[in-house]
Amino acid sequence: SNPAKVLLSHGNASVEIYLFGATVTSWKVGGVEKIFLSKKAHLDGSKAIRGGIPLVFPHFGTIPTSTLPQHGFARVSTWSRLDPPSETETATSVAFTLSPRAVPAALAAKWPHAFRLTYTVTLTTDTLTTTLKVENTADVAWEFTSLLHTYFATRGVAHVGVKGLEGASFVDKVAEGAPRAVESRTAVIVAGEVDRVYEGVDDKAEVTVTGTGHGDVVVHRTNLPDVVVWNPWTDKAKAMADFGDDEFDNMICVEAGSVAKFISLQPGETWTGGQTLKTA
Ligand SMILES: O=P(O)(O)OC[C@H]1O[C@H](O)[C@H](O)[C@@H](O)[C@@H]1O
Repeated sequence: SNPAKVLLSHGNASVEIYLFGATVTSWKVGGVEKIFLSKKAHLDGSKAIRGGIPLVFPHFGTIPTSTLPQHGFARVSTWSRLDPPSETETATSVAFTLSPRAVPAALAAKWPHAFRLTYTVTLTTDTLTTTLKVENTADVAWEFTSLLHTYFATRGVAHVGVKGLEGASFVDKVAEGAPRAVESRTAVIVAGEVDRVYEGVDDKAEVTVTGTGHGDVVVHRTNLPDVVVWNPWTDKAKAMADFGDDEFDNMICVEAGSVAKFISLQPGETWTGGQTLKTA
């Protein structure tokens, strides 16, 4: 067995999680892979894993008040597994933890706050639940944003529709000036570069990824009000060294997060957010 990753299975479902970034890199149900992992992904800890479910913390994208790299350090830190996986009749579960001493020193220095993250991955026969708990272990308040950057596998992204975002307000990061608008379509489709942050989408609204060729997946969110839809399309694909030129056709990112507003945590306080992916 490879100590660098944890494999869980439950019935006919399985999930693979690298300690590097606590990155889920595979979720299979009945032998069907639901998650995209680039053929060019670095799996040796030299770069954030291109694909799977990278964890974004302590901030989404780049922000003026931080010199941390895009999406923060959680996805490029080596996490520790907490206990051995536990299995019940209905689910198999494992948890990982990260605190500042396991963050690369150069990055920890750029965000000098005491914290503890706990990431729990739970597998049932038809669901994958990933939950992040953030604890402020410092004696002063600090703030963060976070997101589960899920890459879904697709066979021809032109067939994909992301449902459940109709009526949601979004920021279009591709359009000049990143204008804000309201989604009018029942399904978001990909026919060019897409990079949109849908903000304040009610937790009760299920987001469904359809037409992937790998079976529909419903995304249930808890405490994650924002949904990012991303496909780099042709030019951005070519510009990414760890992504095949044609792989834009094989993936769509539907990312559940809390990124539109900073979350402030008082000393001793915790915040928990997560998603359940369910085969439809
Ligand atoms: O290349 P990365 O740092 O992994 O970021 C990949 C993408 O993540 C999110 O989806 C952002 O909205 C995109 O703007 C970004 O390009």
